Amino acid sequence: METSAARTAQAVIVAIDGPSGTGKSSTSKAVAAQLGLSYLDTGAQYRAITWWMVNNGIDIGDPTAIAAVAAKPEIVSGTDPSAPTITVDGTDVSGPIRTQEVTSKVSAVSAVPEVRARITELQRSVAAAAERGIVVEGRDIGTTVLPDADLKVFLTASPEARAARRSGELKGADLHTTREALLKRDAADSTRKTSPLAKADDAVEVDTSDLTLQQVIECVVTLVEEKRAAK
Ligand SMILES: Nc1ncnc2c1ncn2[C@@H]1O[C@H](COP(=O)(O)OP(=O)(O)OP(=O)(O)O)[C@@H](O)[C@H]1O
Ligand SMILES: Nc1ccn([C@@H]2O[C@H](COP(=O)(O)O)[C@@H](O)[C@H]2O)c(=O)n1
Repeated sequence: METSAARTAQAVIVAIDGPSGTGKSSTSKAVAAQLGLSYLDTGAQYRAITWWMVNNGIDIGDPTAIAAVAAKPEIVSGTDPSAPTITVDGTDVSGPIRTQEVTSKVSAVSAVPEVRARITELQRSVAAAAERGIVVEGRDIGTTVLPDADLKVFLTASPEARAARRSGELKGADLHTTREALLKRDAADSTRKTSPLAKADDAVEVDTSDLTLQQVIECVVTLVEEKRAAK
């Protein structure tokens, strides 16, 4: 795996993993913007391929059917942290990939090994092209996608804190239902055979339950700057 071609001296690869609602996207975008790095939301890529499967009538309960068409959709991610984009076969899917239907089906699609192989390859090629470095967020970035990342961060938060954040985002959705849905997705993502959600042994764990978003951002920026200084 080549991740260092044409890199500037200050370029860093940052992997940010963790369960749903721990603040990966908000933190990663802000850290990348502050430090002039690219940004990749790998969850959006799994959501995009799930959206394509649903749109094309593929049976989400049939891993063989999903595997057979996993190579078909062309997924392109824009990596500007102030305006990240995602398209499937040229169509902007940034809205449709956030529907409840896609959210409830994405864990089944992302568990299929052929889907993971395809998306992992895409993620590595995006990271390799980021000349100034990149913040990549997901579930298996530190363990599988970019095991040689300069910095690995694993964000956590209590289910209660995560549910409160999400239900605020979803305009007051029921807290209990939101909490159960988060935990169900985490359980599926953590127990799949291929590349499950997991903390890398060398990742720095940050519990965000009692931290503001700004405090988490500052913490990760400091960790990146320490890595840069040590390079
Ligand atoms: N430390 C924090 N304190 C309070 N709210 C936060 C904090 N971090 C993130 N949030 C809010 O929580 C919500 C979820 O954050 P975010 O989307 O960044 O999480 P995520 O880990 O990327 O979730 P997912 O994996 O489900 O995409 C957002 O509304 C965000 O503004
Ligand atoms: N590296 C990753 C990233 C995501 N997934 C799967 O995608 C789902 C959606 O992720 P969000 O971050 O947008 O909530 C997630 O629940 C996983 O099923 C993954 O497998 N690996």
